Amino acid sequence: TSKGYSYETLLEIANFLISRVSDTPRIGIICGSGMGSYWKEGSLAETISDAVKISYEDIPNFPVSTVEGHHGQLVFGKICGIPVVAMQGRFHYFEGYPLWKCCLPVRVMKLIGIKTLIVTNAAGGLNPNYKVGDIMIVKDHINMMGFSGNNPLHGPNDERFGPRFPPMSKAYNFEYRKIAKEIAKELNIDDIVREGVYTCLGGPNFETVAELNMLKMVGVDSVGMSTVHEVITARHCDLKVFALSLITNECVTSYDIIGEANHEEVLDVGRMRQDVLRQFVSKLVERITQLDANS
Ligand SMILES: Nc1nc2ncn(CCNC(CO)CO)c2c(=O)[nH]1
Repeated sequence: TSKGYSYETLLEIANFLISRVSDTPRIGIICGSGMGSYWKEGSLAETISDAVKISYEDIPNFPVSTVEGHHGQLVFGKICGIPVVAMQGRFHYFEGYPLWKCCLPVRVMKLIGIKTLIVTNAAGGLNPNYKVGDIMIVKDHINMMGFSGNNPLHGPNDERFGPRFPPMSKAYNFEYRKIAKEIAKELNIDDIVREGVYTCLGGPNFETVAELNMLKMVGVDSVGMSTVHEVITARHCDLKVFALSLITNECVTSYDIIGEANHEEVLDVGRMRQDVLRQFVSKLVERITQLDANS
């Protein structure tokens, strides 16, 4: 149903998890490709210290990942001594879950006590200046799926999460994006770090040339199949949000390009960039914690 789970059901899930971990995380991380959603070794989630890992199938009422290789587990632990919870493996609309179910973990992490959500994804680079392997800081999104009314907040609103009509004009926290650019300089990777507009299509097919040319015309810089609905859900319940896209392939915007987008290259680029992503996100966790401690 599009009604989604009740506040009480989500609170039960949160309490189930809180009873199994020691520190309350203040930052939640959704790991996309390259961050451990498709494989474990070397990914960010694997570098979380004092890790307590809870498989999605062991969490009552939690959905389970169906994408091959997606390791569905929550990883509680510390990054630079800061308590975090990472979603290793996310839920996508193309798997057959309604959007509210894809976003259920966001509300559960909110009820666990996070204040900030970091969302990572793999995406196709539509901006012609982007190269495979670039990291795009998400400045804003276009909710293509929402244009048809397909929205995680569809149906009755529960004020305990947030307002009926939440604003979306400041979805991607300005201060966090500023910090991210500073980190890019410190890590000497500012030549591969971009900032742009992301859009989410339902998938599972990749886009046609005509669709990509349309998206390019309306100012889209990267295209994926996630993130937007998770961010809408996060902003609805007043979480501060940072999101980044790992550009895993250049979008095919002309009819005479031979190559086609494929899942294998998405995984390969993820593996290639997992170290720098791990450093980037670890520093981000540290600096966001410092920023929020001083504010
Ligand atoms: N052109 C294009 N390139 C992309 N690279 C990664 N993704 C994100 C989708 N990733 C899927 C399939 O790899 C699995 O989550 C996309 C996409 O949606 N479109």
